[in-house]
Amino acid sequence: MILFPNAKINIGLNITERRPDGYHNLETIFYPIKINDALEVVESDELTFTSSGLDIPGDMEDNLCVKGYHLLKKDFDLPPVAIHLHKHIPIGAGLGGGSSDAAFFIKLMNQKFELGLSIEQQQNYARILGADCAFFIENKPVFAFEKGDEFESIKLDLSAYHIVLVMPPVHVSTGEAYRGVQPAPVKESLYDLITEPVANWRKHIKNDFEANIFKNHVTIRGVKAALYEAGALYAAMSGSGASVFGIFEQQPDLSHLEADNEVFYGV
Ligand SMILES: C[C@](O)(CO)[C@H](O)COP(=O)(O)OP(=O)(O)OC[C@H]1O[C@@H](n2ccc(N)nc2=O)[C@H](O)[C@@H]1O
Ligand SMILES: Nc1ncnc2c1ncn2[C@@H]1O[C@H](COP(=O)(O)OP(=O)(O)OP(=O)(O)O)[C@@H](O)[C@H]1O
Repeated sequence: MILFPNAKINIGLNITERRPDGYHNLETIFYPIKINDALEVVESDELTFTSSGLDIPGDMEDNLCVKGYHLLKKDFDLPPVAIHLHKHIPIGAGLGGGSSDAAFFIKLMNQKFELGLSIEQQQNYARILGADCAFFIENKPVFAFEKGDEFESIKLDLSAYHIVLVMPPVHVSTGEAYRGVQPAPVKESLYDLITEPVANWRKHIKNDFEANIFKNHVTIRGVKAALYEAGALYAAMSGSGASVFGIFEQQPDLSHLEADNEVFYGV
């Protein structure tokens, strides 16, 4: 069986509070985008993990799909499987690629071995693997809160726009990004702000990681500025970076960015 885990972008990200467990409470909008990995699972004599495409840091046991297998194996009598992941979603990009692979692995195993897990049960397994993972179980635009793993569904359809994703040659660690932010309560919730027209978002919707990350990585700030210069209605870093997305009315000409960055049009 093969599934195609997709990436997400964060439209706005407010870090509101440091939690006693070391994590942070936040609010964000998760929006699925069309950049995909390919995840294949077949029955096998032993548990194996292979990958192609982009190099994934760490060894087999570090991979979130393998962690997902061990997690499910605790509760279900699963046979060994061979997992193959073709990696296309940029890594360390704030696109949730690893989290998506983990969530799609749970969905795939649930279907393939008829585990009978409800959406909520799958989300509970996903939450154990990472804060971003649970979103990818339903994979629909949501307002997310707490650690980013509790959701309120929203109506948000950007299909009439042209979304471009730019990946600069910079890696940002999620832990580093969180350490650079001073949490603060929000004045106006993203849940309300997101209902405004896209052209108004620039005035009100921000990503709290940007200030500190832009200080340390001017390249990322430059990409955001370039997207606005090219006519973006809204542009922002996704999650903890380093990728930056722009929402345009029409496909822009970003050929001047293509030499130094990877540019994905129409995601
Ligand atoms: C930046 C975001 O992508 C926004 O969607 C997520 O908050 C990150 O989610 P993720 O990569 O799935 O995060 P995890 O793998 O669970 O955590 C990585 C590290 O990020 C920090 N972390 C993550 C989520 C959160 N709500 N508060 C945190 O402080 C913690 O230091 C944690 O050790
Ligand atoms: N299937 C996977 N694909 C990519 N990275 C993985 C995977 N499994 C585990 N990892 C580990 O997770 C780290 C970050 O992965 P990921 O691509 O999800 O980061 P990200 O884009 O910054 O995501 P997020 O938005 O969740 O912060 C990698 O450095 C890698 O060691």
